[in-house]
Amino acid sequence: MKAPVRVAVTGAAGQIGYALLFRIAAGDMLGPDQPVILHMLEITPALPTLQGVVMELNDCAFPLLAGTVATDDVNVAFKDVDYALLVGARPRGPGMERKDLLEANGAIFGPQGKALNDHAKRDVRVLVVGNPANTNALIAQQNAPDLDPNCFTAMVRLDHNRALSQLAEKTGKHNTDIKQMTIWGNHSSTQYPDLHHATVDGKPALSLVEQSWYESDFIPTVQQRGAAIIKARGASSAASAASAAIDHMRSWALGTAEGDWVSMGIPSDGSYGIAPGVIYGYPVTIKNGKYAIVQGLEINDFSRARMDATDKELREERAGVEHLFAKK
Ligand SMILES: NC(=O)c1ccc[n+]([C@@H]2O[C@H](COP(=O)([O-])OP(=O)(O)OC[C@H]3O[C@@H](n4cnc5c(N)ncnc54)[C@H](O)[C@@H]3O)[C@@H](O)[C@H]2O)c1
Ligand SMILES: O=C(O)C[C@H](O)C(=O)O
Repeated sequence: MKAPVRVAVTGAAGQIGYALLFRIAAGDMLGPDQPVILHMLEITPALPTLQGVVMELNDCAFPLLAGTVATDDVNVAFKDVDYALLVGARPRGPGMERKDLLEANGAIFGPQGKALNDHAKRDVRVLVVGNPANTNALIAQQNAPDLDPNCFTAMVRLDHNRALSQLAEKTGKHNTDIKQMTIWGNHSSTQYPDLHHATVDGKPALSLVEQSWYESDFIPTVQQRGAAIIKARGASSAASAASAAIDHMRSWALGTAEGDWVSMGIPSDGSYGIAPGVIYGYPVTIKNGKYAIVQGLEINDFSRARMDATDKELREERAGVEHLFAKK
């Protein structure tokens, strides 16, 4: 058996937290031979609820759960952590503009970035789930000057999985028959789910579906899926979001399959003409815990316009939060 690793989850008493913690403790994220110590962060009023979650975690008697830490102190929560899943965020309230949401979340992700900087393992892998995820990840990264900027990622894996599911249903195949799906850009309605490189059973996806379905059905359905879930459930996606977070971290820790890739929101290095620095959804392969952008994909005019639109939104979001970055 390996030595335990420390996994922090913020917003641990929330909806996603409840769907996430038990699967991490069961070994779904890091494998059946990797014990974990769960570090759970909540705001003070939610600590009693979090205690209930800890009681349930203990009652599962998970063989891989090697300890728990439940706290409202961010410095305790991130002490020596190997993985951090930043889920807790301020939800958008009535009448709140996107700008207000970014500002409110700056107050959360700035201090959390600093606490990771001061207390986490130097090779900590950070996944931001709380919305607006890409720009929250940027705020955290920009408050952690001593950590490698590439430690900070944002979740577009739920969008990736939604795209797999839509294409599988349309082609009558299973999602495991689909390879090389790509989500470019922001986890928002400007994201670009790209089928130009995807294959189904080894055949080009776009040779199997009508262009009109791709443009007018597939792309908007994937872009708007979060809103559709909120409408149907009266609450935002939780189990599927938790599952995607598990997938993101498992791929990062254990690698991608030969001949396939996954989508991750990562700091742009300027690849594909995207503004350097923004946290942008890219197709990546992962080996030995390091992700690399898939290079050399052909980008036609249709894709270019969509990739640039979501880049523009991310640059605008960045401009709105730059005052929250630590002084260099
Ligand atoms: N990236 C994605 O694909 C994706 C998908 C679904 C949901 N989300 C986002 O994930 C976030 C969480 O969703 P949820 O359904 O679990 O919400 P929720 O409201 O059920 O839970 C959020 C929890 O975070 C806690 N919290 C708030 N501020 C905190 C702080 N500073 N430190 C620690 N904990 C804090 C709250 O007390 C609450 O328990 C939301 O922002 C949601 O929009 C993202
Ligand atoms: O869309 C939302 O606001 C919730 C979440 O980000 C989702 O994609 O389900």
